[in-house]
Amino acid sequence: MANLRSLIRDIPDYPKPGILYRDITPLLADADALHEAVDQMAAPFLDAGVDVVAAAEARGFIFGTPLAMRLGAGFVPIRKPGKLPFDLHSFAYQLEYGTDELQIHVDGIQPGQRVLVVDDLLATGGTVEACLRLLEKCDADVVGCSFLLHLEAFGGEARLEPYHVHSVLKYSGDDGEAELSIQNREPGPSI
Ligand SMILES: O=P(O)(O)OC[C@H]1O[C@H](OP(=O)(O)OP(=O)(O)O)[C@H](O)[C@@H]1O
Ligand SMILES: Nc1ncnc2[nH]cnc12
Repeated sequence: MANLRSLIRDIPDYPKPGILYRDITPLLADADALHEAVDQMAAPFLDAGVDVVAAAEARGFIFGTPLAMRLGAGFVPIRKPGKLPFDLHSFAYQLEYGTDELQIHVDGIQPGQRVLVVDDLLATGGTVEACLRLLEKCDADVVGCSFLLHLEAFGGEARLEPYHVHSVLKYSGDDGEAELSIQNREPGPSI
């Protein structure tokens, strides 16, 4: 079995000083590890009757679509403003400096459909909390949230209550590094 943790590369001070960036690209490039990651993200939800996987761009898309296929579900994209062409639900949320916004098509989810939210990483929880608020506007039946990485030091799981949160790899933050979420950055170039 692939050692997933060994394929997460730590990059100190990226994208700015003080941030410890958890780089998933070595794992993505390894065929066995990618397969294993998708299997482990899907495992608790195999019998959950998931109709649709929803995920936010960009890294959420990497795992959202293969998870949907693994679960026999459809895929619905959640995107930044200006990217979806039809009628929209929008949710603006606070970053440390400024705001961000996510959107979903109003007909992306039918009321009562069972939805799994997927992302590569949970830090402050701001991104997936925004996804959950959008799914609530669609009257979705959210079965849970699945992540590859959970940076526990940011307390993001509390923002996702009462939903079921599953993560494959947990980072406790006790490695002594001053870990910061890149969500807590000043607005700047997209990374
Ligand atoms: O729990 P949070 O504090 O919200 O942080 C996690 C989010 O941060 C990253 O996305 P980012 O906004 O950097 O965009 P990207 O997927 O386009 O790289 C990551 O892919 C998660 O979506
Ligand atoms: N420390 C971090 N590494 C990689 N992606 C992130 N998204 C939010 N915080 C992050």
